[in-house]
Amino acid sequence: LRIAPVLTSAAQVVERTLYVHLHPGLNLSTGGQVRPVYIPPLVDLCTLISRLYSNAADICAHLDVRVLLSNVRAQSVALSGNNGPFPTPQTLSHSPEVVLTDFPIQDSGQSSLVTQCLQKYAGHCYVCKPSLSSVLLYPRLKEVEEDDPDRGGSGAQLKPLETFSDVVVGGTFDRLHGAHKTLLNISCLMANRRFVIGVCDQELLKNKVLKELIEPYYQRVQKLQDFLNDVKPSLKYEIVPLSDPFGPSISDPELQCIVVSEETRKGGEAVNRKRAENGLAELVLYEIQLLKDAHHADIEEEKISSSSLRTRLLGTLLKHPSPQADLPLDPYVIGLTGGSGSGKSSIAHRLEALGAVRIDCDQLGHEAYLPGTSAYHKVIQEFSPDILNEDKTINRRVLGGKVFGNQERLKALTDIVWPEIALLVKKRIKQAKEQGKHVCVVDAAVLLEAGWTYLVHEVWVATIPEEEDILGVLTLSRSQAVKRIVQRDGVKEEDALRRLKSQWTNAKLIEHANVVLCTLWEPDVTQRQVLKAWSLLQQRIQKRQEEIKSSP
Ligand SMILES: CC(=O)SCCNC(=O)CCNC(=O)[C@H](O)C(C)(C)COP(=O)(O)OP(=O)(O)OC[C@H]1O[C@@H](n2cnc3c(N)ncnc32)[C@H](O)[C@@H]1OP(=O)(O)O
Repeated sequence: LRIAPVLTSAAQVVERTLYVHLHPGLNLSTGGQVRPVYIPPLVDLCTLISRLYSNAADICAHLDVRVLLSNVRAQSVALSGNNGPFPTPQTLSHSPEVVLTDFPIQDSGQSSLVTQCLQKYAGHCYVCKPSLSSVLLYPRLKEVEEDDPDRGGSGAQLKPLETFSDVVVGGTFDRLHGAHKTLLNISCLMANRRFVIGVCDQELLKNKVLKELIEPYYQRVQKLQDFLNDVKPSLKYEIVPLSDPFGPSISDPELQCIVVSEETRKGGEAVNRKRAENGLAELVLYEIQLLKDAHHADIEEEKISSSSLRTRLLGTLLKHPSPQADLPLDPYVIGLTGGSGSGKSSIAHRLEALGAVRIDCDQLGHEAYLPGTSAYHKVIQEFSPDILNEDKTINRRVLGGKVFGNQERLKALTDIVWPEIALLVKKRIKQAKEQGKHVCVVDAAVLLEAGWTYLVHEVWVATIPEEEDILGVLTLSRSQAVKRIVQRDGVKEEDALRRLKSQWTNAKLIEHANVVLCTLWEPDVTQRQVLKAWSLLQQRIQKRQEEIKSSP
């Protein structure tokens, strides 16, 4: 009952990081000095941590919430080491600027005494900004407390939590979210000396949804380090890359406990079987509950998951476009690209239905070859007249057979036609402007390969997952893109593959993308992504125009 209102009020004050320090029974109304004390790890704390993060995901998803555990210490550790309270204040990665409390006051006259006391207390625990201010979040707490069944110790579980010297967990830890933080925080609570975190890399990422949007390994590790150093700096952290599902968990004799979720419990059991084979003691399996995601969409998982977070990125601006000084802002030009069969053209049609002018570069390419054009003569000279139909037009299928799969020949062709197509694109954009249109979508299969970013304000990439074989060689044999090309263009599977191999991989395209869309699911899911992308685009265009108007 207390968590939701406290987080709601906190979210009105905090912009970025909300650190949570737990001190049950702290009395701030004594007027005297209140000092931090160590509290023991209890089972109840695990529940509290998990509820905090799950409520935070609903109430203040924009905040980076971190439960701090420096003041939680098992009796055995306290006895063997420093038992005194907080020798020096802890330096956090972001020094607190304001300290908030859910301590209830009896009457308004008490508030200045309580805030003073709170500031002193915060200063004992953490290095805070000199201008630290304090806020009483929920002064009328008393009424709620009376209704709270967990209040007064009757329902509280004061069961001590079993702790271990060395604890291990594994995961991808992409876009660190509440469920990861719960897992990490509870593991920190249970570990007294060392905490080993295996982070999935390379091979283990291959089958993940939207794997190209997974943050790079170094970035995921950096975020983990940053979080863990705040949470419990006294622990020794070892973050290791996982290239198989087990990592050090099956070979490290000092490990005692593995923290798993309902989903990874089986993996934990497999770890123990391998340890037994290796003559090592079994690990204690501690299972945490997965947090439910109240906002999950129909294609997303019910639990809070990184795949859902990645799905939500589709259609949003992932990277700010670099300013194009030579390109007039009106019409605003989107370069839409993506591998053959990625659904790029269907997206272009959807954008056209929303009001954009669609410029189909495959089509312009065909126009560029019409008899009498300069490209027509150059192409015949380069590829010999065998590429001509009886009516003297260029047989594109024959030409395609000569260039796809042969980089050198393809380059010879594109050196001739790309400049011609680019001229036609510019002409279409000019026509769009004359017609009073404000957005153009340049649908170009190899926009990035051609270096056409100078023609557009933003690059949008359409994707469909690629499949890789065990050796990591791009075979795409069973991929959806191949199926689509074979069905649509009536070409053989090997020709479709050759065509795809002439193009950049999804990962390389996404590196350059401002916006990514994925056509893996049902058409209405693609449509929702397009609507989202379109509406965010309108906001960006409007903002840019206002900025220009207001600039001197
Ligand atoms: C910068 C751009 O993106 S311009 C648009 C692409 N066009 C070019 O690069 C010009 C060179 N290509 C061509 O002239 C033609 O593709 C030809 C003659 C080789 C084959 O013509 P056609 O058989 O009629 O095929 P078509 O032009 O419809 O293209 C078929 C597929 O080949 C792919 N493709 C076209 N050009 C290239 C290229 N240069 N490199 C790799 N793939 C290419 C496209 O992805 C297209 O598939 P998609 O519609 O699913 O995206």
